[in-house]
Amino acid sequence: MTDFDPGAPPAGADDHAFAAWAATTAGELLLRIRAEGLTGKELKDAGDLGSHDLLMRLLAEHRPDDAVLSEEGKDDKARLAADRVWIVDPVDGTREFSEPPRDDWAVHVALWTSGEGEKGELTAGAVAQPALGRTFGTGEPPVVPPRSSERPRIVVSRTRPPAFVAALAEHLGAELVPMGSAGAKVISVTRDVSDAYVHAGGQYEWDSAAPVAVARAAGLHCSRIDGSPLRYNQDDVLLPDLVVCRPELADPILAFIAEHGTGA
Ligand SMILES: Nc1ncnc2c1ncn2[C@@H]1O[C@H](COP(=O)(O)O)[C@@H](OP(=O)(O)O)[C@H]1O
Ligand SMILES: [Mg+2]
Repeated sequence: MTDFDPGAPPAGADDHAFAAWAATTAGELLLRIRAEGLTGKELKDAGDLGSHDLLMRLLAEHRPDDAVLSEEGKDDKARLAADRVWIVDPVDGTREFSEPPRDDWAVHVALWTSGEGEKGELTAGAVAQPALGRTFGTGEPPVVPPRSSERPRIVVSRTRPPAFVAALAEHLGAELVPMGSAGAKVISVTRDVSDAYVHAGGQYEWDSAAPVAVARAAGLHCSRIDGSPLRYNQDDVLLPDLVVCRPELADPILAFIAEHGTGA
């Protein structure tokens, strides 16, 4: 879309504000693309590529010295020696994006920096959910409301829920909530729409980087399913499993997985 004017980030925007602005702006473009009448693969491709191109433009213009890892770009391994790497998913939940009026899709913009922690860490991030008209970021992290459901709600992929999560849910007396997009699922925990997101079987750094940055800033538990830390800007960008949940659910979820594995 050539006539889209992204405007400029807020004056003096720090990395938190820039991430939120970039994700929101890409989301505005995606809403326009979605309104053009394309369907199916054409809509998916137009969204993925349009949002990727815009985010690359915004990063080149406003953060020219930083490296970028995008789902839709070629992986330039120079990022492994960089101090600052933006990890972006131009459309997470591409399938749901192509199924209007579904709102479970997102734009992810995260910043990894080498300076914090021995192996580098996520230091800023934003998840835009354009169809909700909301962007969740590390600048003003979401305040997680008190839990409204006594029965835990575990959010899972609507198209490929891991089989073991059904056994986990039974063990916890939990209900399963199917939803598209890793970002939408993580954010659903911060919104008290769910209480935990448990995933295994495949995913990449861009699927979880920005959501995890936001979830951590909101005080949620975030880890691999074996309880080890989620690490970003790795040589191999496969990051196949994670648990994001209210802190009080971390022990029971991790203990069940440690005992039963993911083959249950
Ligand atoms: N087994 C798997 N292997 C690779 N990627 C997976 C995956 N399961 C989920 N994902 C990715 O995680 C995101 C959320 O998936 P889901 O909606 O099924 O939970 C999607 O990202 P994209 O939409 O950016 O491709 C999807 O491609
Ligand atoms: Mg994704």
